Amino acid sequence: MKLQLALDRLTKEACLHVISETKEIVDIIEIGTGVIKEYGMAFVREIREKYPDKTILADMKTCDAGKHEAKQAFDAGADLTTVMAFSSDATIKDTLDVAKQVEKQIMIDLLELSSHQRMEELKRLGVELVSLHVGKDQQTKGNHFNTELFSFVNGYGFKVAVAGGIREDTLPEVVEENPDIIIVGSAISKSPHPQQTAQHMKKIMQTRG
Ligand SMILES: O=C([C@H](O)CO)[C@H](O)[C@H](O)COP(=O)(O)O
Repeated sequence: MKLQLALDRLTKEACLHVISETKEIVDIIEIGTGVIKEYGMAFVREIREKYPDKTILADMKTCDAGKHEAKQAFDAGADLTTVMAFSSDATIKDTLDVAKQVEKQIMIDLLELSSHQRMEELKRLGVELVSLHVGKDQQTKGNHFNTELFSFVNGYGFKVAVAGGIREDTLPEVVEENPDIIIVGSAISKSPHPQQTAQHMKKIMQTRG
């Protein structure tokens, strides 16, 4: 089980600070969508240069022009990039093809998806990794990631990442379900002590192995 640190709605300086505090603890550094929109692919390149050995995810949230955007992310040094599940089959397929060529990975973001038919299509298209994700705007309505959501992905054989306002107090029940990746943003990046928070969360995750 891996811990992915999501860097969202932060300045470049704040991102660099949180990374320097948590780099030994987190398994994957996610450059968030808003951060990429603010600073561009140059920032993904900068993080790759500063941390050559870390796994980096560019949260591109691609929904069209898949080939181009996947290349952009991988050329900048990302190991993984995200693509929205509702995108056309052509977009999903193109991004999977690009990833295969360069031996990198696509994470399909299931944000707002409720169709099992689409899940079956994603499987047929060759998707391997999905993220069960409750978005920021849903979170403001009181909806956070909860373990009932796992039933949506059960039975397809996908690797599963989970995201959406996961905190230290809600982490233990998420860990019980043994997802492949737990994505944590604000709970670490907005913590007064990001290192201690990340350390505590990692320790909870290690109870499951
Ligand atoms: O992907 C995310 C969101 O859509 C904003 O771009 C976040 O990275 C993800 O939700 C994790 O962050 P938290 O919800 O703050 O834990």
